[in-house]
Amino acid sequence: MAVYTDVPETELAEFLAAYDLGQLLSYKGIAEGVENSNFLLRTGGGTFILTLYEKRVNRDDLPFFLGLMQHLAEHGLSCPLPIQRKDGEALGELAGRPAAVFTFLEGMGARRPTASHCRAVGAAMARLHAIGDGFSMRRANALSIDDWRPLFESCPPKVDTVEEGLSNEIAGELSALERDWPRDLPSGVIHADLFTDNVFFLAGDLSGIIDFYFACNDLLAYDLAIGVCAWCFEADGSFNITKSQSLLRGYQSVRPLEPREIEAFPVLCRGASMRFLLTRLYDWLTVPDDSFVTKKDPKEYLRKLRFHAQVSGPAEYGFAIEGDPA
Ligand SMILES: Nc1ncnc2c1ncn2[C@@H]1O[C@H](COP(=O)(O)OP(=O)(O)OP(=O)(O)O)[C@@H](O)[C@H]1O
Ligand SMILES: N[C@@H](CCO)C(=O)O
Repeated sequence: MAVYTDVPETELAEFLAAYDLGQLLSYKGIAEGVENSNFLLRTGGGTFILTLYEKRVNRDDLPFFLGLMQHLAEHGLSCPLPIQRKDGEALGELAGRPAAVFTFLEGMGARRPTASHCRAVGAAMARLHAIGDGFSMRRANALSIDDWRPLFESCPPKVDTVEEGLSNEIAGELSALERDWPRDLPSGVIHADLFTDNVFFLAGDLSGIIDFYFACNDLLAYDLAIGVCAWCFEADGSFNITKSQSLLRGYQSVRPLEPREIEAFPVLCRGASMRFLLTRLYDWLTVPDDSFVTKKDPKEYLRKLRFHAQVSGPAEYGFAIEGDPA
């Protein structure tokens, strides 16, 4: 449930007076999401999303996130556009929280992602990377490879309660990643959390991308590795190479990868799995059970990490070999 902050109607009406959105008609909390409080808002001007930023989002990062969504939307990527107030600002304050209003995107997450969804996601990610190239603000990835070991070390000393031997396994994997990480690949603005709940489809077509609150500057192919981890495994934990091939082809139909990015892909996937294993593990061990935050299973990403650690090379992800039609 992601409504952490109660918003009294009178306060909301006052907040909306700074916008050109007409009169408040109705609003209700949205259950999905973890980080922030979201409301579906109806006014005389239409339907919008109201977001109140909770403490897991750093206030100093908000100009980057809002500026990026504005840049991407204005350059043709379907994503929430922050609505400007009459004074030109997009960020306000409501119920003691930073708050913003966004255009509403039609569609919903794919319940059962198919290869065709994956192809569309790959192409949209490459468009995001291409358009992001013209965005002037920068944000370092707060969950980059350099942050994984400190995050691991900040976990309470009960990691092995999740699975025996997990602590040693993670420590060993971190050493391998720190040794092998390709630091000089093409970089730029990445979404960094393009999971199935953050991509909307309408009548089978990709209708929009949401949730830019992990967006940052990092390796472009690392974003693609996150996408493969999120979209190309089945519920039983098996890797679906057809979906992976589709996602990679979709991406490369817009931005062909360099050979060195393809070469590094297995290690990027190991890193992507480690990133989500660690954030989930940290939450698993620290967030109280009665908290509103829905804890996600760290072991799902442990299994993905093990898969990526044993692949023999990029071909196992379905990268086209020469002569293979795309
Ligand atoms: N612009 C939008 N148009 C339509 N629905 C939206 C929009 N923005 C958010 N939503 C709805 O609100 C939900 C939560 O949004 P979002 O994922 O951004 O929240 P969050 O708290 O940052 O979540 P997360 O925990 O995934 O980071 C989405 O699943 C979607 O249902
Ligand atoms: N996508 C993340 C949650 C944060 O958005 C995960 O599945 O662990």
